[in-house]
Amino acid sequence: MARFSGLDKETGHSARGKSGVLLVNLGTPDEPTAPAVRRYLAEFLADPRVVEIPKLVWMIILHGIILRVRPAKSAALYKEIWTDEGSPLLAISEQQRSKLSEVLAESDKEASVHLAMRYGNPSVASTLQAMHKQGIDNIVVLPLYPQYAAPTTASAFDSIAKELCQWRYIPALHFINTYHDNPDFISALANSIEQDFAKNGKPQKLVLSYHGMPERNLHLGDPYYCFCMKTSRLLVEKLGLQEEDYITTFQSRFGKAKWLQPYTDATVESLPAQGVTDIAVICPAFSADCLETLEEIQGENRHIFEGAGGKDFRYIAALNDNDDHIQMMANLVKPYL
Ligand SMILES: C=CC1=C(C)c2cc3[nH]c(cc4nc(cc5[nH]c(cc1n2)c(C)c5CCC(=O)O)C(CCC(=O)O)=C4C)c(C)c3C=C
Ligand SMILES: [Fe+2]
Ligand SMILES: [Fe+2]
Repeated sequence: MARFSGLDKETGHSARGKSGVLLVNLGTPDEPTAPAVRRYLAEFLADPRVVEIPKLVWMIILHGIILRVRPAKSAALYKEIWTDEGSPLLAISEQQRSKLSEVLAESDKEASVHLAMRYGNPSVASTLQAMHKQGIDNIVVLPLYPQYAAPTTASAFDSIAKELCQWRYIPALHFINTYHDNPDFISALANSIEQDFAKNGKPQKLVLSYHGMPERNLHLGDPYYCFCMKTSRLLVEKLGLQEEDYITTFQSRFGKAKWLQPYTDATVESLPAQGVTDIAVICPAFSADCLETLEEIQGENRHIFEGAGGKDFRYIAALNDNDDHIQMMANLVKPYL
């Protein structure tokens, strides 16, 4: 087998010199069906950045148990959130791509904007190849994970490196690894929360729910937990909230190991007994609404809270294609274009 792909032969030496932005998000199944979810989870959960246990043991558990049981259950949940445009995560990511393209076109920077998903479609490899064919040799990668984490951000990097290591001509590459404390990001979150408070009143407690990860990863050196705590601190400072007005929690636990705590579901369940019956929940680790926000928070956790005696549960949407979110993306990438 040839050491390099034939891609470089297809592009003339002079047809380069363009800049492009590559937005990367996690990915989602192609359809809300068990076979499509199985394909997606097989790729996602086989990634050693996501599940860090010895490969042979994990492959036996993954293929012997998880991929037999979980796809049907997850497909049923995906069906609940599926829209005419498909999976919310992909549809919203495409809106973000298109709006960022417009914002950059109106600025003094010329760059096309491309979207890739780490797992599933559109794949990182096919998107990078399309960019290459368009003569782009300066790429700014913006993984849409505000807080760096190895299972997400580093995995996006791995997939880019895996493709580029087959190329002769490596483009200039700028990788934005985190923006958890970026002032534009904090302002966009604060604006969205203030708008909710202005419309619906200030809740008794604001729950800042982040995607979880095994606690072991924190002890092994993953900065994700600390970055989440910093996002929370900067955000509540900006909002002028007091200690008792908010809580940071971690959701989406997978498997039996201890994950980052406190858990979102146990927290919302415990609040009514403490006299807290009116809460708003926001998920600052998600740049786009997806299964984990729309089904797990807006659906499942609302149910848990109400079942425990809670009265008013509001989910504050992800930043999605909000103007200030897209402007934040433009400000992050512009210095490299
Ligand atoms: C198995 C371990 C997992 C780790 C570690 C993990 C980290 C992590 N994930 C996100 C963002 C998203 N995760 C999403 C779904 C999802 N996540 C896991 C597992 C881990 N995530 C699973 C098994 C699933 C699939 C859904 C299911 O079957 O329950 C999504 C949503 C995808 C969608 O299609 O809508 C996002 C986004 C972050 C930020 C993160 C960081 C620590
Ligand atoms: Fe996840
Ligand atoms: Fe979940």
